[in-house]
Amino acid sequence: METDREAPRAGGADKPLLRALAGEAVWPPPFWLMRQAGRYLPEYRAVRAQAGDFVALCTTPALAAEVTLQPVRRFGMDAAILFSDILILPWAMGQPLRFAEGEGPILEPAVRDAAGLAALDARGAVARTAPVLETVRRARAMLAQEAPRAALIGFAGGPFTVACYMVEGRGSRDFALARELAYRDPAWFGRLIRLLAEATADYLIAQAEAGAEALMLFDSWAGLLPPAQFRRWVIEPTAAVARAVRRRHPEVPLIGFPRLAGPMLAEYAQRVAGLGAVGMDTAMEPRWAAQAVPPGIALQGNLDPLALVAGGAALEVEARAILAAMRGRPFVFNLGHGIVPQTPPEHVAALARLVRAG
Ligand SMILES: Cc1c2[nH]c(c1CCC(=O)O)Cc1[nH]c(c(CCC(=O)O)c1C)Cc1[nH]c(c(CCC(=O)O)c1C)Cc1[nH]c(c(C)c1CCC(=O)O)C2
Repeated sequence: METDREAPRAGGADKPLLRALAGEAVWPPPFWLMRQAGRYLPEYRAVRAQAGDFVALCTTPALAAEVTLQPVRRFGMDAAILFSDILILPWAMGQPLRFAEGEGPILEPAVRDAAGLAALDARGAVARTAPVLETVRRARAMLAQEAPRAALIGFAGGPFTVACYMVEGRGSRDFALARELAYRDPAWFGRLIRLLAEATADYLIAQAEAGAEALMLFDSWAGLLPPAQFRRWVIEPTAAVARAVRRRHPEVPLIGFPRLAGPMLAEYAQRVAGLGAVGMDTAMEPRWAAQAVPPGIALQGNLDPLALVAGGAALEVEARAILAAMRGRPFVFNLGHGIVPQTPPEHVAALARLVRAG
């Protein structure tokens, strides 16, 4: 049954995003956009220039909280997502991180052997994320003042995706080195994944305690794996993270996003106990997901970021098809992957109006 998004509730229970993540078919659906803070916004570029480099922006709470709020102020999303990066966790474990202009992230030295694992400080990692946790506190306080119906989402990378970057040392089309190592030395790869799963759970728990109201796991490269590897390196560690977070904070819903999982999305949604939502990537058929994922778990997604760049009739047709497929079930409108820098901000405003109209 559909429920009206403006229905008044007590306390924080009236936030449309949290109602959808609790299994309610709120309509019109809550919406936010992956990478909603970023280079397509002039006000982001101004703060970014002030910070100097990207890691400095992520670890300066006043600036990171400011850019967290920017898209919500401009477009009225139902959620703000903490401004940080999934690679802040390996950085906090002691692997040096930089973002080279035009090259993307570089984690050097790469972690590929027993000595590389021994050099990581997983226990001290959460303490080193203190500036990010301070960003969570500030962003939550700013939302209470400026956008009281918007919820704050904290996040981390999925252990597999973060391991891919740590092993490869940089971005890659296929993360061949990491995937080969997972076959060649599964005991070693398993140790890295376990270390990450534990640190990720601690980090998400710390974000919940700092004020995050929902938590998302971005497993961007999950879809590179064949089914048995997907079970071992995506579903099992994600289920372990979810168990640990739920044990401490059962009130904070978790959104899982195993990108390009295809039909494995159904098994992921069933076996990662307690998920509030699963993310659909751009390639996912929403009508398939609606019958494959249990009806109490919200779906989130999945407009093509390039339809948002194109705008106009193409954007309308694509967005309306998703809305039609999701009507009557718990749903959070989003993109199928992050906003790209060439997105015209007016197109985001047009999308916001369209989703709000249901
Ligand atoms: C794989 C991954 C990363 N980071 C992230 C993922 C998972 C989602 C996905 O698949 O896109 C997740 C992420 N990255 C960022 C956020 C912040 C919150 C938000 O969604 O608005 C989130 C949730 C900011 C960012 N992370 C990054 C930027 C751009 C940095 C800049 O300002 O120059 C932003 C806004 C940099 C980044 N960070 C990463 C890469 C590969 C890059 C370079 C590519 C790029 O520039 O788009 C790693």
